[in-house]
Amino acid sequence: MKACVAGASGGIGQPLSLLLKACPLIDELALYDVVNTPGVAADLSHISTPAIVTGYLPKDDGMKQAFAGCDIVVIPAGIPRKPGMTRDDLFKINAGIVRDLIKGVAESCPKAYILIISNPVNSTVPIAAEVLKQAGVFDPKKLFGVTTLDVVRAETFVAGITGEKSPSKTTIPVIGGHSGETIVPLFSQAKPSVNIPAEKLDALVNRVQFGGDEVVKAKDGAGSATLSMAYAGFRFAEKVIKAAKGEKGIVEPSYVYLPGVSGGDSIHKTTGCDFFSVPIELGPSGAEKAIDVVSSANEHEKKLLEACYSGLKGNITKGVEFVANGPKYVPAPQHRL
Ligand SMILES: NC(=O)C1=CN([C@@H]2O[C@H](COP(=O)(O)OP(=O)(O)OC[C@H]3O[C@@H](n4cnc5c(N)ncnc54)[C@H](O)[C@@H]3O)[C@@H](O)[C@H]2O)C=CC1
Ligand SMILES: O=C([O-])CC(=O)C(=O)O
Repeated sequence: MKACVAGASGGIGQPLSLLLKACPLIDELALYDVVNTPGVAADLSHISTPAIVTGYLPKDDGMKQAFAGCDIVVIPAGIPRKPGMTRDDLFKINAGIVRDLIKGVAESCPKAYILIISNPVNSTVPIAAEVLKQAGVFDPKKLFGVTTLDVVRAETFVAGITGEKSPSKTTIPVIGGHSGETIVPLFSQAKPSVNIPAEKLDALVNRVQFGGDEVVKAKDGAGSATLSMAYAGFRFAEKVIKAAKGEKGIVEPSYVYLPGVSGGDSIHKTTGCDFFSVPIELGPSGAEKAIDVVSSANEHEKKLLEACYSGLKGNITKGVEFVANGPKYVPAPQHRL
């Protein structure tokens, strides 16, 4: 199992790479970034776990070498928010970064599971899908927008109300997209069920939807969530890897291309959104089944979902148009599959 982190020298990239290095399921860990990867790789390589760590920079075809033969690529490359910015404000810079990294994936490891962390996730995942389509290698079951931090926050904030001592033991579907009102936690479908006093529900939903802003504000210009994101990114990557190795019954929400995943069509019909985060059953082929938790949402959650759909559709269209209006990507002959 070869994993690559693209954006490995950053605030998320470094702790995420540490967690991947500590994971015994990984044999090779390639670190790619435009700066500092030789140092980060040298540092991690002294840890006495099986994974062989290598670091690459853009020079000497570094991206190609980092991605070659990868089974899983995790992408936290790009700029983070500062106070006063929305995730969509990051589009201008991060859209091009993700597009170019995905071109590299299409050429060097088109069969890899691709996990996108770079914001705005609502748009960067559609960008990735369009680039992969142009290259003729799009497998919707293997492209994931990482929304696990929203799930992790929901688990944590609910435990703050219920007093649950092991927050991650409660499964809470958080669906939709990954920004503000497009994030919709479905507390009515928590397992085991949770009792949230009515007067606390709105504040709880709002805290999950705007948890990212809480961190951006507290960091006061020094970036956004990095450590909790590394934890969440690793949690999702580890589940994808375990499912790839044949473990059954693994389910975690992720932002996927609904029409391309089994069970996604009916959710697509209800939501009208091509990309949407729902609980996904993972398996060796990737996203094996999208689980419909939308139609069983309660009335309060349905109102939240209405607000989610319109914002999310705009974000998706923006990503798709970015690739459609950009230079058409023609893969080199040797990479046409
Ligand atoms: N999906 C989610 O839940 C979350 C997403 N994020 C997003 O993750 C991204 C990264 O955040 P941080 O790690 O805090 O930022 P950072 O600025 O600390 O790190 C980003 C890294 O990307 C690298 N980079 C820039 N262009 C690159 C390229 N073309 N190829 C390879 N690497 C490149 C930079 O050199 C830097 O090391 C941001 O867009 C942020 O908004 C952050 C938290 C949660
Ligand atoms: O808020 C941000 O910009 C980073 C992020 O996506 C999160 O923490 O959920």
